[in-house]
Amino acid sequence: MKTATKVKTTGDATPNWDADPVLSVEHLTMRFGGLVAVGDLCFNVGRGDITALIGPNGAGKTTVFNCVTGFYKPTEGRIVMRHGPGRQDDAVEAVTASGLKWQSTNAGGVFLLERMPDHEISHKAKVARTFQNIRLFGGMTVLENLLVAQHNPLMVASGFSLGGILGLPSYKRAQQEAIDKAVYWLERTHLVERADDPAADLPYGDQRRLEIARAMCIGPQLLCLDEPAAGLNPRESAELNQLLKYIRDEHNVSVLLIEHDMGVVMEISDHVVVLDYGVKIADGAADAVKSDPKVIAAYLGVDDEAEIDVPEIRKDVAKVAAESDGATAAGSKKASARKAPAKARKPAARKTKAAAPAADTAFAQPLMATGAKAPAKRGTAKASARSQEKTSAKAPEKARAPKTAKAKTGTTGPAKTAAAGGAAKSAAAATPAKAKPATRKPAAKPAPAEASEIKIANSGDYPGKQPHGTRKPRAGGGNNLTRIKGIGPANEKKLNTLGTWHFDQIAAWKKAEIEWVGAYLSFPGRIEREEWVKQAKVLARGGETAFSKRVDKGDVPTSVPGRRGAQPKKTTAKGGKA
Ligand SMILES: Nc1ncnc2c1ncn2[C@@H]1O[C@H](COP(=O)(O)OP(=O)(O)OP(=O)(O)O)[C@@H](O)[C@H]1O
Repeated sequence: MKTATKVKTTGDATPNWDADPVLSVEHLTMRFGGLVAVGDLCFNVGRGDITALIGPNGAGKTTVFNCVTGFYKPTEGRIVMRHGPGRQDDAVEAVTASGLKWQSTNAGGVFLLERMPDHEISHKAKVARTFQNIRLFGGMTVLENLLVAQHNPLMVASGFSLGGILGLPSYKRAQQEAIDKAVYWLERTHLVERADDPAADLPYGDQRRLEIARAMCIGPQLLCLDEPAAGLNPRESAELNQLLKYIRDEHNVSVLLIEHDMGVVMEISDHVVVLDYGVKIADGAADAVKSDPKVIAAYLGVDDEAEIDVPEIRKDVAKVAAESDGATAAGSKKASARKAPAKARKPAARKTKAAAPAADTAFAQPLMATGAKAPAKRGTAKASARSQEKTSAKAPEKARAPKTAKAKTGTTGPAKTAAAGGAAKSAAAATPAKAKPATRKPAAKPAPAEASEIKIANSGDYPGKQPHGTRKPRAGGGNNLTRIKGIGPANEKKLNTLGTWHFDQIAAWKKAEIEWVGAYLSFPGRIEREEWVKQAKVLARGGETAFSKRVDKGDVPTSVPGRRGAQPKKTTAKGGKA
Protein backbone atom coordinates (compact mmCIF):
# COMPACT_ATOMS: atom_id res chain seq x y z
CA MET A 1 0.00 0.00 0.00
CA LYS A 2 1.32 3.38 -0.88
CA THR A 3 1.86 5.88 1.84
CA ALA A 4 0.85 9.43 1.14
CA THR A 5 2.89 11.27 3.67
CA LYS A 6 4.47 13.96 1.58
CA VAL A 7 4.74 17.11 3.64
CA LYS A 8 4.03 20.29 1.79
CA THR A 9 6.43 22.87 3.11
CA THR A 10 7.06 26.51 2.46
CA GLY A 11 10.47 27.73 1.28
CA ASP A 12 11.80 27.89 4.82
CA ALA A 13 10.66 24.30 5.46
CA THR A 14 7.75 25.30 7.69
CA PRO A 15 5.17 22.56 7.26
CA ASN A 16 2.02 23.57 5.46
CA TRP A 17 -0.10 23.22 8.58
CA ASP A 18 1.91 25.93 10.35
CA ALA A 19 2.41 28.22 7.35
CA ASP A 20 -1.12 28.07 5.97
CA PRO A 21 -3.48 26.74 8.62
CA VAL A 22 -7.14 26.60 7.76
CA LEU A 23 -7.86 25.76 11.40
CA SER A 24 -5.91 26.50 14.55
CA VAL A 25 -6.80 24.90 17.85
CA GLU A 26 -5.10 27.00 20.50
CA HIS A 27 -4.79 25.97 24.14
CA LEU A 28 -8.07 24.12 24.02
CA THR A 29 -9.25 22.73 27.35
CA MET A 30 -12.52 20.93 27.91
CA ARG A 31 -13.48 19.86 31.40
CA PHE A 32 -16.46 17.79 32.41
CA GLY A 33 -16.70 18.41 36.14
CA GLY A 34 -13.39 17.19 37.50
CA LEU A 35 -12.47 15.34 34.32
CA VAL A 36 -10.09 17.04 31.95
CA ALA A 37 -11.11 15.46 28.64
CA VAL A 38 -8.81 17.76 26.65
CA GLY A 39 -6.03 19.74 28.27
CA ASP A 40 -4.29 22.75 26.75
CA LEU A 41 -4.28 21.28 23.27
CA CYS A 42 -2.70 23.14 20.36
CA PHE A 43 -2.50 22.00 16.74
CA ASN A 44 -3.10 23.29 13.22
CA VAL A 45 -4.86 21.81 10.23
CA GLY A 46 -3.15 22.80 6.97
CA ARG A 47 -5.17 24.20 4.10
CA GLY A 48 -5.61 21.48 1.52
CA ASP A 49 -4.22 18.82 3.87
CA ILE A 50 -5.76 15.66 5.20
CA THR A 51 -5.06 15.74 8.92
CA ALA A 52 -5.72 12.73 11.11
CA LEU A 53 -6.49 13.07 14.80
CA ILE A 54 -5.69 9.72 16.36
CA GLY A 55 -5.36 8.26 19.83
CA PRO A 56 -6.68 5.43 21.96
CA ASN A 57 -10.25 5.27 23.25
CA GLY A 58 -11.14 8.12 25.52
CA ALA A 59 -8.18 10.20 24.35
CA GLY A 60 -10.47 13.16 23.71
CA LYS A 61 -10.72 13.12 19.89
CA THR A 62 -14.50 13.41 19.67
CA THR A 63 -14.44 16.09 22.35
CA VAL A 64 -12.08 18.11 20.14
CA PHE A 65 -14.46 17.62 17.21
CA ASN A 66 -17.40 18.68 19.32
CA CYS A 67 -15.57 21.85 20.34
CA VAL A 68 -14.53 22.63 16.74
CA THR A 69 -18.05 22.11 15.40
CA GLY A 70 -19.84 23.96 18.19
CA PHE A 71 -21.48 21.01 19.94
CA TYR A 72 -19.48 21.83 23.07
CA LYS A 73 -18.39 25.21 24.30
CA PRO A 74 -14.75 24.81 25.30
CA THR A 75 -13.81 25.54 28.88
CA GLU A 76 -10.79 27.46 27.63
CA GLY A 77 -9.00 28.14 24.39
CA ARG A 78 -9.42 29.66 20.96
CA ILE A 79 -10.39 27.88 17.75
CA VAL A 80 -9.65 29.86 14.62
CA MET A 81 -11.05 29.03 11.20
CA ARG A 82 -9.62 30.93 8.25
CA HIS A 83 -11.05 31.46 4.79
CA GLY A 84 -8.35 32.50 2.38
CA PRO A 85 -4.63 31.84 2.40
CA GLY A 86 -2.09 32.53 5.10
CA ARG A 87 -2.19 32.89 8.85
CA GLN A 88 -3.89 36.30 8.87
CA ASP A 89 -2.50 36.82 12.36
CA ASP A 90 -3.38 40.51 12.59
CA ALA A 91 -6.98 39.86 11.65
CA VAL A 92 -7.24 37.00 14.13
CA GLU A 93 -5.98 39.19 16.95
CA ALA A 94 -8.26 42.03 15.89
CA VAL A 95 -11.36 39.83 15.93
CA THR A 96 -10.34 38.38 19.27
CA ALA A 97 -9.91 41.83 20.79
CA SER A 98 -13.13 43.15 19.24
CA GLY A 99 -15.34 40.55 20.88
CA LEU A 100 -16.83 39.72 17.46
CA LYS A 101 -17.36 36.17 16.26
CA TRP A 102 -15.92 36.66 12.80
CA GLN A 103 -14.76 39.28 10.34
CA SER A 104 -14.26 39.42 6.59
CA THR A 105 -10.71 40.11 5.50
CA ASN A 106 -9.02 40.84 2.19
CA ALA A 107 -7.84 37.25 2.14
CA GLY A 108 -11.30 35.87 2.99
CA GLY A 109 -12.24 35.92 6.66
CA VAL A 110 -11.45 34.73 10.13
CA PHE A 111 -13.91 32.99 12.45
CA LEU A 112 -13.57 32.30 16.16
CA LEU A 113 -15.45 29.05 16.45
CA GLU A 114 -15.57 28.94 20.23
CA ARG A 115 -17.82 31.99 20.06
CA MET A 116 -20.18 30.62 17.42
CA PRO A 117 -23.20 28.30 17.63
CA ASP A 118 -23.07 25.10 15.61
CA HIS A 119 -25.37 26.26 12.78
CA GLU A 120 -23.18 29.30 12.17
CA ILE A 121 -20.06 27.16 12.22
CA SER A 122 -21.45 25.03 9.42
CA HIS A 123 -23.07 27.75 7.30
CA LYS A 124 -20.82 30.75 7.86
CA ALA A 125 -17.45 29.30 8.84
CA LYS A 126 -18.04 26.43 6.40
CA VAL A 127 -17.05 23.61 8.68
CA ALA A 128 -18.99 20.40 7.98
CA ARG A 129 -18.90 17.21 9.96
CA THR A 130 -20.00 13.61 10.03
CA PHE A 131 -20.64 11.62 13.16
CA GLN A 132 -19.22 8.46 14.70
CA ASN A 133 -22.76 7.10 14.71
CA ILE A 134 -24.36 7.82 11.38
CA ARG A 135 -27.01 10.54 11.63
CA LEU A 136 -29.02 10.52 8.45
CA PHE A 137 -32.74 11.08 8.04
CA GLY A 138 -33.55 7.42 7.53
CA GLY A 139 -37.10 8.00 6.35
CA MET A 140 -36.11 10.51 3.70
CA THR A 141 -34.70 9.53 0.35
CA VAL A 142 -31.02 9.75 -0.37
CA LEU A 143 -31.58 12.84 -2.53
CA GLU A 144 -33.76 14.53 0.09
CA ASN A 145 -31.02 14.08 2.67
CA LEU A 146 -28.72 16.10 0.42
CA LEU A 147 -31.33 18.77 -0.24
CA VAL A 148 -32.06 19.22 3.45
CA ALA A 149 -28.36 19.92 3.93
CA GLN A 150 -28.81 22.86 1.57
CA HIS A 151 -31.85 24.14 3.40
CA ASN A 152 -30.22 27.47 4.29
CA PRO A 153 -29.38 28.75 0.78
CA LEU A 154 -32.78 27.55 -0.41
CA MET A 155 -34.55 29.44 2.35
CA VAL A 156 -32.61 32.58 1.57
CA ALA A 157 -33.36 32.27 -2.16
CA SER A 158 -37.03 31.78 -1.45
CA GLY A 159 -37.17 34.88 0.73
CA PHE A 160 -37.96 32.50 3.60
CA SER A 161 -40.81 30.53 1.98
CA LEU A 162 -42.79 33.11 0.08
CA GLY A 163 -40.65 32.91 -3.06
CA GLY A 164 -40.89 29.15 -2.93
CA ILE A 165 -44.67 29.23 -2.67
CA LEU A 166 -44.92 31.74 -5.49
CA GLY A 167 -42.34 29.90 -7.57
CA LEU A 168 -40.11 32.93 -8.07
CA PRO A 169 -37.29 32.45 -10.63
CA SER A 170 -34.60 33.09 -7.98
CA TYR A 171 -36.01 30.20 -5.94
CA LYS A 172 -36.29 27.92 -8.96
CA ARG A 173 -32.66 28.68 -9.85
CA ALA A 174 -31.49 27.97 -6.30
CA GLN A 175 -33.53 24.79 -6.22
CA GLN A 176 -31.96 23.58 -9.46
CA GLU A 177 -28.48 24.40 -8.15
CA ALA A 178 -29.20 22.43 -5.01
CA ILE A 179 -30.34 19.43 -7.04
CA ASP A 180 -27.31 19.69 -9.34
CA LYS A 181 -24.98 19.81 -6.37
CA ALA A 182 -26.71 16.83 -4.78
CA VAL A 183 -26.49 14.81 -7.98
CA TYR A 184 -22.83 15.74 -8.39
CA TRP A 185 -21.98 14.35 -4.95
CA LEU A 186 -24.20 11.31 -5.47
CA GLU A 187 -22.16 10.54 -8.58
CA ARG A 188 -18.88 11.05 -6.77
CA THR A 189 -20.02 8.73 -3.98
CA HIS A 190 -21.50 6.13 -6.37
CA LEU A 191 -24.98 6.59 -4.93
CA VAL A 192 -26.80 8.13 -7.85
CA GLU A 193 -28.62 4.85 -8.54
CA ARG A 194 -30.02 4.96 -5.01
CA ALA A 195 -31.16 8.61 -5.13
CA ASP A 196 -34.83 7.79 -4.57
CA ASP A 197 -34.38 5.05 -1.98
CA PRO A 198 -34.91 5.75 1.70
CA ALA A 199 -31.53 6.41 3.32
CA ALA A 200 -32.21 3.76 5.96
CA ASP A 201 -32.35 1.09 3.22
CA LEU A 202 -28.74 1.66 2.17
CA PRO A 203 -26.04 -0.74 3.28
CA TYR A 204 -23.77 0.58 6.03
CA GLY A 205 -20.86 1.55 3.77
CA ASP A 206 -23.22 3.47 1.46
CA GLN A 207 -24.68 5.34 4.42
CA ARG A 208 -21.19 6.39 5.47
CA ARG A 209 -20.54 7.77 1.97
CA LEU A 210 -23.93 9.47 1.95
CA GLU A 211 -22.98 11.28 5.16
CA ILE A 212 -19.86 12.58 3.44
CA ALA A 213 -21.89 13.61 0.36
CA ARG A 214 -24.30 15.45 2.62
CA ALA A 215 -21.47 17.26 4.40
CA MET A 216 -19.98 18.24 1.04
CA CYS A 217 -23.30 19.77 -0.03
CA ILE A 218 -22.83 22.68 2.36
CA GLY A 219 -19.71 23.60 0.38
CA PRO A 220 -17.31 23.30 3.31
CA GLN A 221 -13.78 24.57 3.51
CA LEU A 222 -13.07 22.12 6.30
CA LEU A 223 -14.60 18.65 6.45
CA CYS A 224 -14.48 16.92 9.86
CA LEU A 225 -15.04 13.16 9.70
CA ASP A 226 -15.49 11.10 12.86
CA GLU A 227 -14.32 7.56 12.14
CA PRO A 228 -15.41 7.44 8.48
CA ALA A 229 -13.88 3.99 7.97
CA ALA A 230 -15.57 2.38 10.98
CA GLY A 231 -17.35 -0.77 9.90
CA LEU A 232 -16.14 -0.64 6.30
CA ASN A 233 -14.71 -3.67 4.56
CA PRO A 234 -11.28 -3.34 2.85
CA ARG A 235 -12.80 -2.54 -0.54
CA GLU A 236 -14.99 0.16 0.96
CA SER A 237 -12.03 1.54 2.92
CA ALA A 238 -10.03 1.80 -0.31
CA GLU A 239 -12.95 3.63 -1.98
CA LEU A 240 -13.16 5.97 0.98
CA ASN A 241 -9.46 6.78 0.61
CA GLN A 242 -10.01 7.65 -3.04
CA LEU A 243 -13.01 9.82 -2.20
CA LEU A 244 -11.15 11.77 0.48
CA LYS A 245 -8.17 12.34 -1.79
CA TYR A 246 -10.56 13.52 -4.51
CA ILE A 247 -12.19 15.96 -2.08
CA ARG A 248 -8.78 17.29 -1.07
CA ASP A 249 -7.22 17.44 -4.51
CA GLU A 250 -10.12 18.47 -6.73
CA HIS A 251 -12.06 20.69 -4.34
CA ASN A 252 -9.21 21.95 -2.18
CA VAL A 253 -11.23 21.08 0.90
CA SER A 254 -9.16 20.47 4.00
CA VAL A 255 -10.04 17.32 5.90
CA LEU A 256 -9.73 16.62 9.62
CA LEU A 257 -10.49 13.03 10.45
CA ILE A 258 -10.64 10.89 13.52
CA GLU A 259 -9.74 7.38 12.54
CA HIS A 260 -8.72 4.17 14.22
CA ASP A 261 -7.88 2.40 10.98
CA MET A 262 -4.17 3.01 10.62
CA GLY A 263 -4.28 1.75 7.05
CA VAL A 264 -6.51 4.67 6.14
CA VAL A 265 -4.61 7.13 8.33
CA MET A 266 -1.17 6.30 7.05
CA GLU A 267 -2.17 6.07 3.44
CA ILE A 268 -3.95 9.35 3.04
CA SER A 269 -2.84 11.69 5.81
CA ASP A 270 -0.51 14.59 5.19
CA HIS A 271 -0.37 15.31 8.88
CA VAL A 272 -1.11 13.28 12.01
CA VAL A 273 -1.84 14.60 15.50
CA VAL A 274 -1.85 12.07 18.34
CA LEU A 275 -3.77 12.51 21.57
CA ASP A 276 -3.54 10.49 24.73
CA TYR A 277 -5.61 11.35 27.77
CA GLY A 278 -6.51 14.69 26.24
CA VAL A 279 -2.91 15.71 25.78
CA LYS A 280 -1.03 15.92 22.50
CA ILE A 281 1.80 13.41 22.43
CA ALA A 282 2.87 13.70 18.79
CA ASP A 283 2.29 16.00 15.84
CA GLY A 284 3.93 15.69 12.45
CA ALA A 285 4.04 13.91 9.14
CA ALA A 286 2.57 10.41 9.20
CA ASP A 287 5.96 8.77 8.65
CA ALA A 288 7.49 10.47 11.65
CA VAL A 289 4.52 9.91 13.91
CA LYS A 290 4.08 6.21 13.23
CA SER A 291 7.53 5.39 14.53
CA ASP A 292 7.37 7.73 17.51
CA PRO A 293 7.89 5.63 20.65
CA LYS A 294 5.41 7.74 22.60
CA VAL A 295 2.75 6.97 20.05
CA ILE A 296 3.53 3.29 20.13
CA ALA A 297 3.46 3.43 23.92
CA ALA A 298 0.06 5.12 23.91
CA TYR A 299 -1.36 2.43 21.68
CA LEU A 300 0.35 -0.27 23.64
CA GLY A 301 -0.66 1.02 27.01
CA VAL A 302 1.87 1.28 29.76
CA ASP A 303 2.00 -2.30 30.87
CA ASP A 304 4.93 -3.60 28.91
CA GLU A 305 8.34 -2.21 29.54
CA ALA A 306 9.90 -4.49 26.96
CA GLU A 307 8.20 -2.66 24.15
CA ILE A 308 7.86 0.72 25.75
CA ASP A 309 11.43 1.72 25.94
CA VAL A 310 10.59 5.37 25.69
CA PRO A 311 13.75 7.43 25.30
CA GLU A 312 12.15 10.29 27.17
CA ILE A 313 11.62 8.12 30.21
CA ARG A 314 15.08 6.64 29.96
CA LYS A 315 16.53 10.13 29.79
CA ASP A 316 14.57 11.25 32.84
CA VAL A 317 15.59 8.19 34.76
CA ALA A 318 19.24 8.63 33.86
CA LYS A 319 19.16 12.29 34.79
CA VAL A 320 17.52 11.80 38.14
CA ALA A 321 19.76 8.89 39.04
CA ALA A 322 22.87 10.82 38.04
CA GLU A 323 21.80 13.81 40.06
CA SER A 324 21.00 11.84 43.12
CA ASP A 325 24.29 9.96 42.78
CA GLY A 326 26.01 13.29 42.91
CA ALA A 327 23.99 14.34 45.91
CA THR A 328 24.91 11.22 47.81
CA ALA A 329 28.48 10.78 46.64
CA ALA A 330 29.76 11.74 50.07
CA GLY A 331 28.04 8.84 51.75
CA SER A 332 28.22 5.55 49.94
CA LYS A 333 25.99 4.06 52.61
CA LYS A 334 23.31 6.47 51.67
CA ALA A 335 23.74 5.66 48.04
CA SER A 336 23.47 1.96 48.66
CA ALA A 337 20.21 2.45 50.44
CA ARG A 338 18.73 4.03 47.38
CA LYS A 339 20.18 1.49 45.04
CA ALA A 340 19.05 -1.50 46.99
CA PRO A 341 15.58 -1.66 45.49
CA ALA A 342 17.02 -1.47 42.00
CA LYS A 343 19.01 -4.59 42.74
CA ALA A 344 16.04 -6.29 44.19
CA ARG A 345 14.00 -5.58 41.09
CA LYS A 346 16.58 -6.67 38.60
CA PRO A 347 15.85 -10.38 38.22
CA ALA A 348 12.15 -9.79 38.32
CA ALA A 349 12.25 -7.23 35.61
CA ARG A 350 14.30 -9.53 33.44
CA LYS A 351 11.64 -12.17 33.84
CA THR A 352 9.07 -9.66 32.77
CA LYS A 353 10.83 -9.14 29.50
CA ALA A 354 11.05 -12.80 28.85
CA ALA A 355 7.46 -13.35 29.72
CA ALA A 356 6.05 -10.33 27.98
CA PRO A 357 3.46 -11.57 25.55
CA ALA A 358 4.43 -11.25 21.95
CA ALA A 359 0.91 -10.14 21.35
CA ASP A 360 1.85 -6.67 22.49
CA THR A 361 4.13 -6.36 19.53
CA ALA A 362 1.06 -6.80 17.41
CA PHE A 363 -0.14 -3.48 18.77
CA ALA A 364 3.02 -1.73 17.68
CA GLN A 365 3.27 -3.31 14.27
CA PRO A 366 0.28 -1.71 12.62
CA LEU A 367 1.64 1.68 13.54
CA MET A 368 4.99 0.83 12.06
CA ALA A 369 3.80 -1.11 9.06
CA THR A 370 1.41 0.94 7.06
CA GLY A 371 -1.64 -0.74 5.79
CA ALA A 372 -2.53 -2.99 8.61
CA LYS A 373 -5.54 -2.47 10.82
CA ALA A 374 -4.54 -0.73 13.98
CA PRO A 375 -5.34 -1.84 17.46
CA ALA A 376 -7.76 0.96 17.45
CA LYS A 377 -8.75 0.75 20.99
CA ARG A 378 -7.03 1.98 24.06
CA GLY A 379 -4.19 -0.03 25.37
CA THR A 380 -3.80 1.35 28.84
CA ALA A 381 -5.20 -0.01 31.98
CA LYS A 382 -8.62 -0.81 30.65
CA ALA A 383 -8.23 -2.10 27.14
CA SER A 384 -4.56 -2.84 27.24
CA ALA A 385 -5.09 -5.29 30.00
CA ARG A 386 -8.06 -6.66 28.13
CA SER A 387 -6.19 -7.00 24.90
CA GLN A 388 -3.15 -8.41 26.59
CA GLU A 389 -5.32 -10.93 28.26
CA LYS A 390 -6.95 -11.79 24.99
CA THR A 391 -3.80 -11.85 22.94
CA SER A 392 -1.57 -13.49 25.48
CA ALA A 393 -4.00 -16.34 25.56
CA LYS A 394 -3.69 -16.63 21.84
CA ALA A 395 0.03 -15.99 21.47
CA PRO A 396 1.83 -19.25 20.83
CA GLU A 397 5.08 -19.87 22.63
CA LYS A 398 6.91 -19.69 19.32
CA ALA A 399 5.68 -16.22 18.70
CA ARG A 400 7.21 -15.09 21.92
CA ALA A 401 10.65 -16.32 21.02
CA PRO A 402 11.95 -13.34 19.10
CA LYS A 403 10.94 -11.02 21.83
CA THR A 404 12.58 -13.15 24.47
CA ALA A 405 15.70 -13.24 22.37
CA LYS A 406 15.59 -9.52 21.98
CA ALA A 407 15.14 -9.10 25.67
CA LYS A 408 18.06 -11.36 26.38
CA THR A 409 20.44 -9.82 23.92
CA GLY A 410 19.52 -6.32 24.89
CA THR A 411 20.29 -4.77 28.19
CA THR A 412 17.64 -5.52 30.71
CA GLY A 413 15.46 -2.68 31.87
CA PRO A 414 16.84 -2.04 35.30
CA ALA A 415 20.39 -2.68 34.12
CA LYS A 416 19.81 -0.05 31.51
CA THR A 417 18.56 2.28 34.16
CA ALA A 418 21.41 1.59 36.42
CA ALA A 419 24.01 1.94 33.71
CA ALA A 420 22.44 5.04 32.33
CA GLY A 421 22.10 6.54 35.74
CA GLY A 422 25.67 5.88 36.72
CA ALA A 423 24.63 3.07 39.01
CA ALA A 424 26.50 0.49 36.99
CA LYS A 425 28.06 -0.83 40.13
CA SER A 426 24.87 -2.15 41.52
CA ALA A 427 24.03 -3.77 38.22
CA ALA A 428 27.48 -5.33 38.03
CA ALA A 429 27.13 -6.60 41.53
CA ALA A 430 23.85 -8.23 40.71
CA THR A 431 24.99 -9.92 37.52
CA PRO A 432 27.86 -12.09 38.88
CA ALA A 433 25.65 -13.07 41.74
CA LYS A 434 23.31 -14.65 39.24
CA ALA A 435 26.01 -16.02 36.95
CA LYS A 436 28.01 -17.88 39.61
CA PRO A 437 25.63 -19.03 42.27
CA ALA A 438 27.78 -22.00 43.38
CA THR A 439 30.90 -20.06 44.23
CA ARG A 440 29.12 -17.07 45.48
CA LYS A 441 29.52 -16.24 49.13
CA PRO A 442 26.38 -15.47 51.02
CA ALA A 443 25.39 -12.01 50.10
CA ALA A 444 26.58 -9.47 52.53
CA LYS A 445 23.79 -7.76 54.34
CA PRO A 446 23.26 -4.35 52.90
CA ALA A 447 24.88 -1.83 55.12
CA PRO A 448 22.39 -0.04 57.29
CA ALA A 449 21.87 3.34 55.87
CA GLU A 450 19.61 6.26 56.03
CA ALA A 451 17.58 6.96 53.00
CA SER A 452 19.00 10.02 51.39
CA GLU A 453 17.03 12.84 49.93
CA ILE A 454 16.68 12.61 46.18
CA LYS A 455 16.72 15.84 44.33
CA ILE A 456 15.63 16.35 40.80
CA ALA A 457 16.76 19.52 39.18
CA ASN A 458 13.42 20.45 37.69
CA SER A 459 11.17 19.32 40.53
CA GLY A 460 9.76 22.82 40.76
CA ASP A 461 8.63 22.75 37.15
CA TYR A 462 5.58 20.67 37.96
CA PRO A 463 2.39 22.07 39.39
CA GLY A 464 1.36 20.96 42.85
CA LYS A 465 3.56 19.57 45.54
CA GLN A 466 6.18 16.88 45.22
CA PRO A 467 5.11 14.00 47.47
CA HIS A 468 7.35 13.59 50.46
CA GLY A 469 7.86 9.93 49.68
CA THR A 470 9.45 10.84 46.42
CA ARG A 471 11.97 13.08 48.07
CA LYS A 472 13.04 10.96 50.97
CA PRO A 473 12.35 7.36 50.11
CA ARG A 474 11.95 4.62 52.61
CA ALA A 475 14.76 2.14 52.28
CA GLY A 476 14.15 -1.50 51.62
CA GLY A 477 12.52 -3.49 48.88
CA GLY A 478 9.44 -1.88 47.55
CA ASN A 479 5.99 -3.03 46.54
CA ASN A 480 5.28 -4.10 43.02
CA LEU A 481 3.62 -0.92 41.82
CA THR A 482 2.52 -2.54 38.59
CA ARG A 483 -0.22 -4.24 40.62
CA ILE A 484 -1.90 -0.84 40.48
CA LYS A 485 -3.88 -0.71 37.26
CA GLY A 486 -2.48 1.97 35.01
CA ILE A 487 1.07 2.30 36.32
CA GLY A 488 2.88 -0.34 34.31
CA PRO A 489 6.60 -1.07 34.36
CA ALA A 490 7.73 2.00 32.44
CA ASN A 491 6.09 4.39 34.87
CA GLU A 492 7.02 2.25 37.83
CA LYS A 493 10.61 2.63 36.78
CA LYS A 494 10.28 6.37 36.56
CA LEU A 495 8.50 6.58 39.91
CA ASN A 496 11.03 4.33 41.58
CA THR A 497 13.79 6.62 40.50
CA LEU A 498 12.21 9.09 42.87
CA GLY A 499 11.93 6.52 45.58
CA THR A 500 8.19 5.93 45.75
CA TRP A 501 8.15 2.22 46.31
CA HIS A 502 5.28 1.49 48.62
CA PHE A 503 1.54 1.31 48.28
CA ASP A 504 0.99 3.21 51.50
CA GLN A 505 3.03 6.11 50.17
CA ILE A 506 0.83 6.32 47.10
CA ALA A 507 -2.25 5.83 49.27
CA ALA A 508 -1.29 8.98 51.17
CA TRP A 509 -1.00 11.25 48.13
CA LYS A 510 -3.15 14.33 48.35
CA LYS A 511 -4.58 16.33 45.45
CA ALA A 512 -1.54 18.60 45.00
CA GLU A 513 0.80 15.62 45.10
CA ILE A 514 -1.24 13.74 42.52
CA GLU A 515 -1.04 16.79 40.31
CA TRP A 516 2.73 16.88 40.67
CA VAL A 517 3.19 13.18 39.92
CA GLY A 518 0.75 13.39 37.00
CA ALA A 519 2.81 16.16 35.45
CA TYR A 520 6.07 14.35 36.20
CA LEU A 521 4.78 11.25 34.42
CA SER A 522 3.36 13.44 31.63
CA PHE A 523 -0.30 12.58 32.00
CA PRO A 524 -2.26 15.14 33.92
CA GLY A 525 -5.58 13.84 35.17
CA ARG A 526 -4.90 10.21 34.56
CA ILE A 527 -3.97 9.19 38.11
CA GLU A 528 -7.39 10.37 39.29
CA ARG A 529 -9.15 8.66 36.40
CA GLU A 530 -7.44 5.37 37.09
CA GLU A 531 -7.84 5.81 40.84
CA TRP A 532 -4.28 4.89 41.73
CA VAL A 533 -4.71 6.20 45.27
CA LYS A 534 -7.86 4.19 45.86
CA GLN A 535 -6.20 1.06 44.53
CA ALA A 536 -3.08 1.72 46.59
CA LYS A 537 -5.18 2.00 49.76
CA VAL A 538 -6.65 -1.43 49.16
CA LEU A 539 -3.29 -2.96 48.34
CA ALA A 540 -1.57 -1.26 51.28
CA ARG A 541 -4.05 -2.99 53.60
CA GLY A 542 -3.08 -6.31 52.05
CA GLY A 543 -6.24 -6.47 50.00
CA GLU A 544 -6.60 -7.20 46.32
CA THR A 545 -8.20 -5.50 43.36
CA ALA A 546 -9.57 -7.15 40.25
CA PHE A 547 -6.49 -5.95 38.40
CA SER A 548 -3.98 -7.01 41.05
CA LYS A 549 -5.54 -10.47 40.97
CA ARG A 550 -4.95 -10.64 37.25
CA VAL A 551 -1.37 -9.48 37.72
CA ASP A 552 -0.82 -12.09 40.40
CA LYS A 553 -2.30 -14.77 38.18
CA GLY A 554 0.19 -13.84 35.49
CA ASP A 555 -2.43 -12.55 33.05
CA VAL A 556 -0.90 -9.10 32.82
CA PRO A 557 2.77 -8.33 32.28
CA THR A 558 4.28 -6.93 35.42
CA SER A 559 7.66 -5.89 36.70
CA VAL A 560 7.59 -8.59 39.38
CA PRO A 561 5.78 -11.70 38.23
CA GLY A 562 4.62 -14.26 40.70
CA ARG A 563 2.12 -14.61 43.47
CA ARG A 564 1.18 -11.18 44.76
CA GLY A 565 4.01 -9.71 42.80
CA ALA A 566 6.65 -11.69 44.70
CA GLN A 567 7.32 -8.82 47.00
CA PRO A 568 10.96 -8.47 47.93
CA LYS A 569 11.22 -9.43 51.57
CA LYS A 570 14.47 -7.70 52.33
CA THR A 571 14.83 -5.47 55.23
CA THR A 572 17.66 -3.10 54.92
CA ALA A 573 18.24 0.14 56.52
CA LYS A 574 16.23 2.13 58.96
CA GLY A 575 13.31 2.15 56.66
CA GLY A 576 12.55 -1.41 57.73
CA LYS A 577 10.34 -3.86 55.99
CA ALA A 578 8.91 -3.30 52.60
N1 LIG B 1 -20.42 14.89 27.63
C1 LIG B 1 -19.51 14.33 28.40
N2 LIG B 1 -19.63 14.32 29.74
C2 LIG B 1 -18.70 13.76 30.53
N3 LIG B 1 -17.58 13.19 30.08
C3 LIG B 1 -17.40 13.16 28.75
C4 LIG B 1 -18.34 13.72 27.84
N4 LIG B 1 -17.88 13.55 26.57
C5 LIG B 1 -16.71 12.90 26.70
N5 LIG B 1 -16.43 12.67 28.00
C6 LIG B 1 -15.24 12.02 28.54
O1 LIG B 1 -14.12 12.66 27.97
C7 LIG B 1 -13.10 11.71 27.69
C8 LIG B 1 -12.77 11.78 26.22
O2 LIG B 1 -13.84 11.22 25.47
P1 LIG B 1 -13.90 11.28 23.89
O3 LIG B 1 -15.19 10.67 23.47
O4 LIG B 1 -13.61 12.65 23.43
O5 LIG B 1 -12.71 10.33 23.50
P2 LIG B 1 -12.34 9.70 22.09
O6 LIG B 1 -10.87 9.84 21.94
O7 LIG B 1 -13.18 10.28 21.04
O8 LIG B 1 -12.71 8.18 22.32
P3 LIG B 1 -13.27 7.10 21.25
O9 LIG B 1 -12.14 6.76 20.35
O10 LIG B 1 -13.68 5.97 22.13
O11 LIG B 1 -14.44 7.73 20.57
C9 LIG B 1 -13.64 10.35 28.10
O12 LIG B 1 -13.14 10.10 29.39
C10 LIG B 1 -15.13 10.57 28.11
O13 LIG B 1 -15.75 9.71 29.03
